[in-house]
Amino acid sequence: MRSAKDFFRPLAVGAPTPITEVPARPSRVIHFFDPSNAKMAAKVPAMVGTVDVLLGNLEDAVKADRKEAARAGLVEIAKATDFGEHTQLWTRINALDSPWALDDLTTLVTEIGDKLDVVMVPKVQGAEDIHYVDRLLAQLEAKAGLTRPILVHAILETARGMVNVEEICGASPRMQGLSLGPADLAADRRMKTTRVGGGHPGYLVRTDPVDGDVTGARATAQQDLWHYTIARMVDACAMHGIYPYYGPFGDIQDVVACEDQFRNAFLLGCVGTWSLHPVQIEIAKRVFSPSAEDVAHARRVVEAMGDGTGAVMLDGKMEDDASLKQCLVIVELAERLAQTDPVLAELYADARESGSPEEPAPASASGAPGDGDRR
Ligand SMILES: CC(C)(COP(=O)(O)OP(=O)(O)OC[C@H]1O[C@@H](n2cnc3c(N)ncnc32)[C@H](O)[C@@H]1OP(=O)(O)O)[C@@H](O)C(=O)NCCC(=O)NCCSC(=O)C[C@H](O)C(=O)O
Ligand SMILES: [Mg+2]
Repeated sequence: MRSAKDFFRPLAVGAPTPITEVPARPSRVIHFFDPSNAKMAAKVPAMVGTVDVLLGNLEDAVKADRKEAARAGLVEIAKATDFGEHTQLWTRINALDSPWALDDLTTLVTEIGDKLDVVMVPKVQGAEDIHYVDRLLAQLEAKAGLTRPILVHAILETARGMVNVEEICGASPRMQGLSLGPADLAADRRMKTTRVGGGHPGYLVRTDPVDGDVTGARATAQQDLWHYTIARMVDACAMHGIYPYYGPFGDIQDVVACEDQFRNAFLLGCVGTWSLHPVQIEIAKRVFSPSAEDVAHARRVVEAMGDGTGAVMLDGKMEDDASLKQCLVIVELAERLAQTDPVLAELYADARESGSPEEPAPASASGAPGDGDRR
């Protein structure tokens, strides 16, 4: 067992000191590209600044006989590209039990470790996988003379990984976040789907029969197959101070359902998602940035709540300490995004709520807005 103090000591002599807080950098869209695909690779430099994260994918979707080419391609792209201040470079390495993972980590950290922000590890089963990557990264960082630690992102795509989700999140100070891997997870769970993420028309609830007529027309509503998984992931991440992400939506043409799936994840607490094709980039950015109207409303609540205690009435609704905290999540996210995205900065600066806002009125004696510190 490691002591709490050991947790923040480097795992190799000469490795950078582990971080205590995961940097809150915008990561609404993690854009996947195959570095061995010349057409895709050629588009990467022009995508800098248009996505929060560019991810060189080495795992699934890269053919087995292109693995070395993909690794070499990523090294070449990273060396040749200036990613600027606002676009991070991530990679998804091959699975730890594959013939490529060791060379992926060794090559990438020693060759381009100074440019690499996060390593995404697929098919993570438990804390032991993170401990292995943690130590190896420390050794390689020391060898490469890196001064900042590379962070680790785990993909949840096995039932065992799901069961161990809390220990995975807390396995290392390098843990940056989690993504859902719906296709692999569905297969591992023996779910009866054949899609990469998204819903299924057969997964539904139906209204009760009228007058016992079970054959009569009854409304149905499709349910979200991923609700439990995402909610569980969000809780585990929140508990450990790291970030949850949706993952892939494989029906590239169905931009409407893609947006719905992304929005469900956003509303449940995820901070971003993957884009597999350029058409998904704008969807992800739009969904994972709060709307101007929500920002305007959140600001009104913050303003109305004064010192942050008590209760007030605003537009016929009760606002109190707890609704204030929700509004602060929105306001703080908007402020963070505005720092890196000039379009959002302008949008949020001019943000107004639709309708005619009323003046807040105290709902109780203790709820009068005051001038004290906001909680
Ligand atoms: C899905 C694709 C195979 C589609 O590719 P393509 O048929 O070439 O699409 P288009 O003709 O519409 O492409 C138009 C142009 O855009 C370029 N393009 C396409 N995708 C990308 C991209 N991701 N980044 C940059 N540029 C891209 C094409 O080259 C075309 O260019 P041009 O001809 O010059 O106009 C393809 O999009 C793709 O392979 N995407 C990535 C797929 C991927 O990464 N999959 C792995 C992640 S999902 C997963 O692993 C499952 C998960 O782990 C789980 O378990 O759930
Ligand atoms: Mg997968």
